[in-house]
Amino acid sequence: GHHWGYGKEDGPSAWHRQYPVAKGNRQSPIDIIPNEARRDSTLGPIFLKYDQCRSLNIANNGHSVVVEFDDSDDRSVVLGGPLDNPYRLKQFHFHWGGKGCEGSEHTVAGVGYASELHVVHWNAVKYKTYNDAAAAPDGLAVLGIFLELGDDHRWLHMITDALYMVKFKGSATDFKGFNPKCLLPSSLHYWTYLGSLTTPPLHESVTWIVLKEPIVVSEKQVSAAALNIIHKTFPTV
Ligand SMILES: NS(=O)(=O)c1ccc(C(=O)NCc2cccc(F)c2F)cc1
Ligand SMILES: [Zn+2]
Repeated sequence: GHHWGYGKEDGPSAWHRQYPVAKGNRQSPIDIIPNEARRDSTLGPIFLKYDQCRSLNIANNGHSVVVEFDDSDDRSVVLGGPLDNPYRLKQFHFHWGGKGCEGSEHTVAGVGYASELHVVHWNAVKYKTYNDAAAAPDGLAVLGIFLELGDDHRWLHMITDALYMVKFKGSATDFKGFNPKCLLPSSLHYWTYLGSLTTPPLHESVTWIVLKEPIVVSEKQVSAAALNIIHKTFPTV
């Protein structure tokens, strides 16, 4: 149909037809090559102020599972690093692979990960609404966290257990009291670059902050999630 997806006809290689910015000069994701990354001594550490965060719901938008937050004030923000001011926490979501295939969007020296978590924040200092910020060059800051396979992640089950409640595209359910701090690795060392949304409308509005240290999740946790999402919302590819 006219909507975008990940199939042969409506997937990333076709997005440029409806979203010409796909051929822009700051499109994400990219392959991060650590040996070519420049150390910028003017960049300090990032700070994540999530203690007062208020998660609202978990939803299946047909492309991913999203956990949304109350962003009506500056209760939860990311600041520091490359950012000139605090960016307000809006939502987080995952990019799962299909059965057994790597789902991460960014790669590191050509190597993909099982999945990738994106924590999305917007510049409420400069822009009145998320919509405005999402279309502005300094509007969004997205924290990218790689998921690699190993032991069970002790908190990810809270997400994967809720997936059966949002099996179908367009479904949502209450999801209160979840703090994304529990999904962070021990180190906040990062790569950063100016890029874009990785899905349509592909706006070139994202300051990417990709953490170097992945979190560890089990095959069971990823495959349950991926299977659920792929099986229930994507047309058979
Ligand atoms: N994968 S990612 O982290 O790069 C990413 C983050 C957010 C969005 C998003 O908000 N889309 C819907 C949306 C809603 C309002 C205004 C928008 F421009 C818009 F894209 C898309 C991709
Ligand atoms: Zn994403």
